[in-house]
Amino acid sequence: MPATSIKRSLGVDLTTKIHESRVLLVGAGGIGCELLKNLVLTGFGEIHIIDLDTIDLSNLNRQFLFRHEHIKKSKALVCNLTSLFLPSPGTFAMQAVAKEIAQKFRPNAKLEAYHANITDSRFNVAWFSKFDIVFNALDNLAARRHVNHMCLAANVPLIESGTTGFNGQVQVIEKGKTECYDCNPKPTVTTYPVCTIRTTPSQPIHCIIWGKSYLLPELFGKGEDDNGTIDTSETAENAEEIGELRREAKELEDIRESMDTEEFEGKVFEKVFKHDIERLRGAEGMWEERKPPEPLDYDKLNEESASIDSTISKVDQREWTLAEAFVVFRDALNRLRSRLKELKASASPTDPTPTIEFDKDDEDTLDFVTATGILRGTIFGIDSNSKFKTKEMAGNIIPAIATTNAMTAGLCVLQSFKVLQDDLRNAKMVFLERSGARVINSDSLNPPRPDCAVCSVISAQVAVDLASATLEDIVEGVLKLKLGYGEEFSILKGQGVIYDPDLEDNLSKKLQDLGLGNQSFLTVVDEDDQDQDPRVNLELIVVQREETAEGAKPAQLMPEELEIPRKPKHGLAGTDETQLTNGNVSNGKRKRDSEDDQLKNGPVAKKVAAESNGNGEVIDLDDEGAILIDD
Ligand SMILES: Nc1ncnc2c1ncn2[C@@H]1O[C@H](COP(=O)(O)OP(=O)(O)OP(=O)(O)O)[C@@H](O)[C@H]1O
Ligand SMILES: [Zn+2]
Repeated sequence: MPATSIKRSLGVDLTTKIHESRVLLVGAGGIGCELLKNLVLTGFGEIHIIDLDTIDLSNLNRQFLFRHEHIKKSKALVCNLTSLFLPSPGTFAMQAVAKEIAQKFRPNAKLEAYHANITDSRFNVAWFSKFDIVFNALDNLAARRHVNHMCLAANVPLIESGTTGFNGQVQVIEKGKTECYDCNPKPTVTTYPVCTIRTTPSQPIHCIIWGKSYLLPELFGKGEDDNGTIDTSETAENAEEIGELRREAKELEDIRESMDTEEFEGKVFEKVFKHDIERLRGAEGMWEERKPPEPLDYDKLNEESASIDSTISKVDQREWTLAEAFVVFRDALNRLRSRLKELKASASPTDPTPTIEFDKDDEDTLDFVTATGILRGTIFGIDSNSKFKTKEMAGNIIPAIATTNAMTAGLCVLQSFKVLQDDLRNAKMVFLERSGARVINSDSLNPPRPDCAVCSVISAQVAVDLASATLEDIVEGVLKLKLGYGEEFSILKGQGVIYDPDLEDNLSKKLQDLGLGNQSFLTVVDEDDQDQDPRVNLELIVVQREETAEGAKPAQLMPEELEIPRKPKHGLAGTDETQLTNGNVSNGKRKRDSEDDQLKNGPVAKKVAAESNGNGEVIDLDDEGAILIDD
């Protein structure tokens, strides 16, 4: 839309605010590319974009700012203006867009790109507070949580978004005014009982998980199940079997020691596809109702596969034969072995031991998992899958839909208008779905949950010299003396406890030696409920203090006077429900089941189903108009 049309649609005030605002876009993937285009086209003055990843072939179908020649280049850096304004010849639509952007907006748009992880300590609270709005276009919980936390600490509005297939969601988050990302619990990942994966698989996914979460980490990672997919909790029934499995894993550890020898590959094969299977086959009472597993024969397969070339691994649409899988297994094992050797050779002694983890876009690990899936499937008489299908299953891939991303990105920008106008009463939680009567549905924003451990906290800063101040200076000088804490409280750094009444070892340690840097967070959890309710959590941001000629000064609290409220006894009591709602909060709309709520790009807190709401709300474009998109 030309700049004049935007001004006419949005009004001079909002257009000016947009031009003057500085925004941060976290993630330059499916939603991120769309969002960047929207932000530039809408005329946002300064856009910072960050992404840790490089471009993969599989990104090109929807991440339209990237071309084939960009593969392996930084997403964030390719997202700079050059790629926006110089589309490859022949792509008419892109040329039109680029020309439009170049002519109308380029003089005003300032873009800054970072090829980095948003959790990096240099992106601290002070850095976040430079932005007027942060947009999340991420694909994982940890990064989302981190940005949520930083935006709350820096008091910067966050527009959180995510998609899974045809479903999408946009959530506006403002400290103290709306629910934060963590106000609602997030669904956990699917886990499989260890015995199903290791002993009695019955479905193709069990064989894939075995390769991905057991064998690969045992050989090249940090040990069994780096990612917590296999539930190894011990019960009376499985105790004996778990003991046996531990012994088997230990044997594998010994074989791992011989990784640099020629025998490695044969030893691994014989152990996991023959000896372990023979042991299992001999287990009493196990195979009365099931077909017993059939061990594989290395020499026989070696003979049968003599004429097969390892390039068979490139065939990804059909399932490999057993002999083909055997060839790919050996080849992938050797590729991974050489890679790990190189990683180890180039690592410095202080680096953590190098490992290789499964990544659906990493051919070596994908080949390994596909081949092991077929070998193990054959042993247990379970159907196997092509490499393409294995990638989908092992990578938990729900196909990304470009139009869902595009619509979600558009909705993010519409919500940002409400934020810029300070009009949270009309901002919405927005949902995209295909199954209901309407594609787009919305819900009013809720106030923060008073019991949320992330946003219902009180924040303060403490200025200290990190090199000389100790934890005791904070505990005694600040928390007990200044803030009146009793004996019963603990201090957390991230998820780890560094102080509680029974953990006093750290008191004499310098803050710096406890891993605290400028702008690190500490959370103080009051556990003293003797006389009255405990205080809400206190989030202390530790700030490096400039030293004066007189030397080290005591820790200084900012603000100096701080009243820490008590935790509310009952759920929502005491919240100002009218703060955000437009009188329409509980109009009988059905909330979505939590299992439906897990979007790949962001678990959903709740969702309104349009069919239950005949006069259902639609997305407000402005105070007068509305759009309604029928399925
Ligand atoms: N901690 C982080 N810091 C910076 N960028 C991140 C971080 N975590 C994830 N990202 C980026 O967020 C983007 C999310 O985009 P998207 O969901 O489309 O994933 P993708 O990896 O591009 O695609 P797919 O997973 O479907 O192959 C990715 O480009 C990813 O690199
Ligand atoms: Zn919260």
